[in-house]
Amino acid sequence: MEKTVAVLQGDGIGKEVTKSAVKVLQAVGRRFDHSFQVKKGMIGGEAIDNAGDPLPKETVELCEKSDAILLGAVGGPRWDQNPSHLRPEKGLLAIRKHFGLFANLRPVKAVPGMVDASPLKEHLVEQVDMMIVRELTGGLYFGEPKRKSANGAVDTLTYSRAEIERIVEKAFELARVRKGKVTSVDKANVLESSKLWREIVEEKKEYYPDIELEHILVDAAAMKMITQPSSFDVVVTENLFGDILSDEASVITGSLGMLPSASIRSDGFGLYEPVHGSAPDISGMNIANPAAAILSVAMMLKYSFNMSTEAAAVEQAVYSVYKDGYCTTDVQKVGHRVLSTTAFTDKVIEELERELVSDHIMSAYV
Ligand SMILES: NC(=O)C1=CN([C@@H]2O[C@H](COP(=O)(O)OP(=O)(O)OC[C@H]3O[C@@H](n4cnc5c(N)ncnc54)[C@H](O)[C@@H]3O)[C@@H](O)[C@H]2O)C=CC1
Ligand SMILES: CC(C)CC(=O)C(=O)O
Ligand SMILES: [Mg+2]
Repeated sequence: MEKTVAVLQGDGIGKEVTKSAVKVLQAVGRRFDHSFQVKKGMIGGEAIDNAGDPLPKETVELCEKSDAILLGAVGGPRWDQNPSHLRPEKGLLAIRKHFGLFANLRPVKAVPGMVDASPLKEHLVEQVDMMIVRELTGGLYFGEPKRKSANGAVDTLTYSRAEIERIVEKAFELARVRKGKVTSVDKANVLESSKLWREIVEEKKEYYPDIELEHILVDAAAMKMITQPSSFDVVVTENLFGDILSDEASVITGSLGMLPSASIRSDGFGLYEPVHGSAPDISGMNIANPAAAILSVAMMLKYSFNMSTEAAAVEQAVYSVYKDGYCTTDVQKVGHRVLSTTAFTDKVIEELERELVSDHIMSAYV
């Protein structure tokens, strides 16, 4: 099969981990006889420096002509004092909005043999398999008015009924092919938008009598995610809460560098990126963990290209490298050998090339 992938590396470690992800994508092409055309575009700080715009129109056109988008991360201290419209993060928000990528899927799974890499106790971590479904194109990051002056500042949290309905439906549908439970996270004791959110979740529940539903306030959810992480299956929530809770959930696996994500819309088109940012503190050192970016390729194969076997093979290859006793510096695993970004990537590719595709390959990120 032939597919075109727009690759937007962005800034900081975004460049390093995206190179790894592309190498793995090409290895999948060789292994399974697909042709992946990779076309590079600019976003974020790099695009501000070279084109004066965090999301140049050439990048949008490139993505429109592609079958999927692979993104690294944007941002860094160099642009932190820029006005809002010239911040790298603006490019990321704009591309999500432009393509209508309302559903951000962030799987959090205990990696076999790696549960002791988590700062949490092993018995809390070993059964964890949750999917955070974060609404991505509404809420506080986009609401108007939004402004700051010397005397004050305002951000607006707004959601339409339709925006809530489609993300909640997505969560129930995912629960049906997973463990059959939805946890809806809100702040319905205080926020009007959360009251509407909860009402809509209850309405949608009528169509999914087979799914167990729980509502939980976001502050309590933050606590329960650490004390009982394996009690969650699908967690659906609005944009800001989902952003924060998913970084928190990364400690369950052991590192933010292990969490991939898919940002999709109803027709299957999607943008795939690690959950983490551009990590200026380790940028340029060849020590970033490329697993999140590589596993984002697995999600692309599954969700945009319908290549579940290939997706599972990538996931399995990453797990095998961990099982063989290797990791990167962010993962605190006693007895494991610490590899650089490029060496870890090479190990994943070696695994992928020798892996036998058989029934034991688990289904990736359902
Ligand atoms: N999707 C995106 O492009 C995102 C961009 N950002 C931007 O990134 C910049 C840095 O933000 P931070 O708050 O520091 O968040 P961050 O996610 O970049 O880093 C947080 C911490 O995790 C570590 N880390 C992150 N990814 C890692 C990996 N793959 N391997 C090893 N360690 C890793 C970093 O070294 C740092 O100590 C900011 O400009 C921010 O706006 C932040 C989050 C998401
Ligand atoms: C950089 C922000 C705009 C987004 C973010 O932190 C995220 O999507 O995880
Ligand atoms: Mg974030």
